[in-house]
Amino acid sequence: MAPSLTQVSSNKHFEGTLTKYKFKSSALGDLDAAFNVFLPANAASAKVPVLVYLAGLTCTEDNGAQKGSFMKDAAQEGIALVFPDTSPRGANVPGEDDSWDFGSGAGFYVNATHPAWSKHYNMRAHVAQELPAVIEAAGIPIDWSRQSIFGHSMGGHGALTLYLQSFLPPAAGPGPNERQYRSASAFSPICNPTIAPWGTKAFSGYLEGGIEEARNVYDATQLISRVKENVHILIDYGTADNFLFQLNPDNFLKAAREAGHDDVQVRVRSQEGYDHSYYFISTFASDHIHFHANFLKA
Ligand SMILES: N[C@@H](CCC(=O)N[C@@H](CS)C(=O)NCC(=O)O)C(=O)O
Repeated sequence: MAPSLTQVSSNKHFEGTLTKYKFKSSALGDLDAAFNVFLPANAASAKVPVLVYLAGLTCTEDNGAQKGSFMKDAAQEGIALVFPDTSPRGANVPGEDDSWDFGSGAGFYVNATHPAWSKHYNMRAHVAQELPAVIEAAGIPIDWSRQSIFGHSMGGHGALTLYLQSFLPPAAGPGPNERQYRSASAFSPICNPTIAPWGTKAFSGYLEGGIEEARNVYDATQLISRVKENVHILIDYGTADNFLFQLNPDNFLKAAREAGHDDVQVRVRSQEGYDHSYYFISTFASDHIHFHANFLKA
């Protein structure tokens, strides 16, 4: 039986409603998990398509909702937004709160296989399977057959990998095997995490097989080189991003072009002078919502 949702808060916003819920998450080992959902006004009369936003390191379900500037355009397009948290909370795994880029606030959108983490650190299952099922069971009027995904930094990695995994056979790992998402986009994503300090730290901790285990499942640059179908991907990054050395957008672009994905399928835009912050994200928020609307409303 699906767990019941408890409403934490609700605010009218751009003629729609932003609501925060919490529930007992079985994917996260029976811990309380919170998320925000924005429903545009037209959800009162029919189910609406949905765009899932995955936030970055140190964030919660609130950062994107409060600072992303996504709602005005989502309301205009009639698209719902779902904002999950970035990790389980209160799992009490030793070391979980020792650093800002691992453990709490840094789930990396994997299903952990290391025994110390595997009971709770399953953000991939939480985002891709559990949240859609729980939201559907609660009668929230979202049409999950029209779903796309986007994110920032670690969440950009999450969006790209969840999207690309859905093109590949089960050999790519556990999780969604059908084409779950229509399009993916990212702000400053960690594109090649198996060679980035953030990624190698996360994979070495959460995965029993470490970086080797991550290579074919959780590295967008590896995944894009194996996908032959048409893809719909938009990436923006700033040239003044202090974390560019963690992101490697050029590696992703090169792998995409070598695999035959042209500029229509994979667009990577370098934005002059922008940094890694929500000032950058909110500047290009509108472009990303309208990009996804093309596919969600097709
Ligand atoms: N804590 C890190 C920065 C972490 C950071 O930049 N986090 C990004 C995601 S990777 C973020 O979205 N932070 C929260 C915010 O800006 O609201 C530092 O001090 O260097």
